Amino acid sequence: MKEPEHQQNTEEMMQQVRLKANELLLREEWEQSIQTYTHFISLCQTHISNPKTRPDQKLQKSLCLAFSNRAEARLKTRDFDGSLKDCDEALKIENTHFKTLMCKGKILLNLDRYSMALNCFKIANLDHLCNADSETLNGYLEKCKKLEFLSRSGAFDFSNWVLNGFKGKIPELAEYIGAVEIKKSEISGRGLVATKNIDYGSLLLVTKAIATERGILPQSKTEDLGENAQMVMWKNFVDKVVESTSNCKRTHALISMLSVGENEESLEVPDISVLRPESGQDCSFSNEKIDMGVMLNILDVNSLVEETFAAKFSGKKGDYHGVGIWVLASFVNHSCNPNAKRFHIGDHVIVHASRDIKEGEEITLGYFDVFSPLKTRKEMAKNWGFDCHCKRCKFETDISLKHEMGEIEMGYELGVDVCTTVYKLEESMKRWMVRGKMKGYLRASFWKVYSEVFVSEKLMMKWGRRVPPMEVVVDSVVEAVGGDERVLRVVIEGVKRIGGGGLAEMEKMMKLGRGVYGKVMKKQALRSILS
Ligand SMILES: C[S@@+](CC[C@H](N)C(=O)[O-])C[C@H]1O[C@@H](n2cnc3c(N)ncnc32)[C@H](O)[C@@H]1O
Repeated sequence: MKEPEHQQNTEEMMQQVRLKANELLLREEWEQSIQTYTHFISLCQTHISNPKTRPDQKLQKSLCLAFSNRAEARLKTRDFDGSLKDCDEALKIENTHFKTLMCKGKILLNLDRYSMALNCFKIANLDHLCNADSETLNGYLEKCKKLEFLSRSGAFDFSNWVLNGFKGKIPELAEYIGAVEIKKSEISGRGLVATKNIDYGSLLLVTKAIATERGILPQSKTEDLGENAQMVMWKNFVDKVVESTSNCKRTHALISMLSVGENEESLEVPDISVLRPESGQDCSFSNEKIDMGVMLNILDVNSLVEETFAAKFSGKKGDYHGVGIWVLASFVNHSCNPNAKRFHIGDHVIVHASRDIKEGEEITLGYFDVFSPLKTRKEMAKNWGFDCHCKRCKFETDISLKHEMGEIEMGYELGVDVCTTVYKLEESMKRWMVRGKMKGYLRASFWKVYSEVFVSEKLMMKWGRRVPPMEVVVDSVVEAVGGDERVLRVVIEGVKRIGGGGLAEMEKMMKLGRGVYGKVMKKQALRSILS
């Protein structure tokens, strides 16, 4: 039977729209192709719902493919929510549609929902058509399995990458949440708290950034240029966060939870489960837009400057800078005697215990250099927008009222002989009867002068008897504020000075190394770095 003319015209028009959308997709004109597919989908749906038209299998297939292609285009624009919805529409029409399953799997991987992604790729694997793409599919299947395992176990191992001198592909990372929960903090607002005893070096969390921005920032002579570049970088970063937030309800909800730095005591304490990588599909999210002023405050308070893993070992940072926002890490408060350290690999931040942590203890990071005197730390905290309420600051604030302390600080600032500063501080601590961790706090504050003494053969010959042994100072500092690359370097230098270390020294360095870099590599890799 011949079709009526107007129906023929509609079909031709639909055909044209479909071809146009496909062409735009091939040309990678994502926004345009999304619009054209939207037009085609609406025409299809009108046509299908018309009771006068016959059921058309071919049109159903075209509709499925249109949803699938629009999902692909939306994925490219990082509109994950929209893309997922399109995949589900396509799968309603054909539940084993290979292309759609691949697309959905990729989105879920991007959203760190490893087992759900694995499920998609498994169903795709059942499809006979997949043979053509079996290599890619197998790659995804393996990746999902690996990430799902890492996310569950936290068994990350960077040994090969480290032994390779950080060359080649960076290790694959999954999001991971260790034995921690979000609770009201004694320091300020909410904080992250250990749910069991945790050994130094153990992994606490691995979180992917909502957004990052990286660039080369010229320094020194060209200060204006540097500042300009910094501003451009910040603007790009803000744009990226805004884009991610408007494209994904979950991201929007997570960002909205973060502190603006004021009235933290009244902030809601979220359950950590909403941040778990596999969760977050059905959180009740508000659609309320984040005010730009609020967003800028959130970014001000919570963004972190990247400290890359490789740079930590080599000590080289160069002009390369990165800034980003990592939601779970944003719940960690600062302390000048932190018990955790962070470093970055790719878009992930990795936080590990730098000291033994007791169940119920708050996890803290040093937002800035905690190996500096109280006055400098106060200034740095001020730049962050808060007065530090940590135990160490409270203790050092009391001590700073003492007259001798004022003299020691002044000598330090004026750069008087480093040995005199160390000697005076040690003698004063004896008089003030400073004990235990408190000694470590003060020694860490003046670490710069201690380290100068310990690495100098000449100074050690002259002053060695009048200053405490390096091991004693290092142990007290590490116990009080945790280790640091600089402490590790001084220990290595010190061991070299006395003509190389025995087994006990090596063990000690390894222990220190575990606190500084975490248990993410086998002994052999850590030893190669330390030696
Ligand atoms: C990244 S947030 C940390 C989590 C925050 N407490 C919350 O409830 O979301 C940083 C903000 O926490 C507060 N904060 C962190 N460490 C602090 C400290 N040692 N003393 C006082 N306030 C601190 C400051 O308001 C800071 O701007």
